[in-house]
Amino acid sequence: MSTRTFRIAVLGGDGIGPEVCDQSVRVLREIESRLNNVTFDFENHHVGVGEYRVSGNALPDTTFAACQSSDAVLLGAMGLPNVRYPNGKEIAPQLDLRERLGLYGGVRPIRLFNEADTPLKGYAAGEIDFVLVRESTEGLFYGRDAVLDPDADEAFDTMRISRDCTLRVCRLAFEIARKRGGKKKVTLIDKANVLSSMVFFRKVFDEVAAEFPDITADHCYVDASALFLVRDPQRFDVMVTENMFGDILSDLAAGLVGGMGMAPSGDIGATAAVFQPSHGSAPDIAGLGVANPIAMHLSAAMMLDWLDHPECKRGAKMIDDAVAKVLADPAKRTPDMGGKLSTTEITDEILKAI
Ligand SMILES: NC(=O)C1=CN([C@@H]2O[C@H](COP(=O)(O)OP(=O)(O)OC[C@H]3O[C@@H](n4cnc5c(N)ncnc54)[C@H](O)[C@@H]3O)[C@@H](O)[C@H]2O)C=CC1
Ligand SMILES: CC(C)CC(=O)C(=O)O
Ligand SMILES: [Mg+2]
Repeated sequence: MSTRTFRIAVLGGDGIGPEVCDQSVRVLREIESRLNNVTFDFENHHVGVGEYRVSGNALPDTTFAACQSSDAVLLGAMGLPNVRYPNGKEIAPQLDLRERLGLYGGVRPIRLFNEADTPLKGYAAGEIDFVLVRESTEGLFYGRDAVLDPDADEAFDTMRISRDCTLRVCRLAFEIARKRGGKKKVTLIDKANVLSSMVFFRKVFDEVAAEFPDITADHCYVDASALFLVRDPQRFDVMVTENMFGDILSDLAAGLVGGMGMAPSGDIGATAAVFQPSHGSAPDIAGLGVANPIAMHLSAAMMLDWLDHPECKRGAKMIDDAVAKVLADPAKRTPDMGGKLSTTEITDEILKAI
């Protein structure tokens, strides 16, 4: 059998991004050594604030071209709160990547590995387990390029909900629910009691729901969803929502299972995908060697699963199982989860578990 080589573009980015990304490359190298007839070709590329400071371009053409031509992209985090474009906005090339590569589906799984890691009472490992799917190319982020008139007395942002983007993100959510085989339920998170854009989102969602008669579909307002996530997370199986609601709720959801260091993500498009933790560059802990790399490792596992090769899928499961094995011991934690292990030390534990 011939060997299949997967080209992975590695974009460490800013703050803790490169720290966690480097550790995931270690994990993927270990996985590679255990797979049959599969190799990974990692290529590092410059991106983010660091690159902006050097070249004036946070997403150079060479980096973008590499993302387009690679089999998948592994990304750490980008942006720093105090480094801004002259228009006052932060440097956020991950949003350009999502829009330019058409990565419409921000898939953010939330899973409790150990009951010790949730602030909620009475949930054992595996009993908090749902996926939030966030539309990632429009919604309330659509107006992000608007120029603010410095003399204006008002400012506006535009929420764009298009039929095409809504159809594809809703279909993705239903397909995920079918594949998970859990409660087989998709909940639309909207604000259709107030916003016409959300009435439209709901109309398109209901059309898609009719295509999936084996999956239960329901709706929940975004404010009530925030309550139910904290009071009764088992109400949810797959949630689908617009960009900003998903951005906010995915951080809240991460808090249910140990924090940002436990929240992986995959930005999925028709022909490309970027895998990165849901967290940002965490400048408050950058350079200290204490960032929790597990969200990054679980994102790397999502990448292997998405590559859709039986050996890569086996590798994805090996990472998930190793993380579960390490987290079964409450002593094995980074400081954000009350432990003492460094970024490298917890990865060493995961490598041993593999
Ligand atoms: N996808 C991306 O690249 C994202 C980039 N950002 C950018 O990152 C910068 C910082 O944003 P923040 O609002 O502070 O969000 P953040 O997610 O970077 O940090 C929020 C809190 O979570 C902690 N945290 C995050 N990841 C962690 C990890 N792996 N291990 C341990 N603790 C972790 C941080 O220390 C901080 O206390 C900003 O410039 C923001 O725009 C924010 C979110 C996503
Ligand atoms: C630049 C941010 C909007 C990114 C973010 O918060 C996210 O991807 O969750
Ligand atoms: Mg976010």
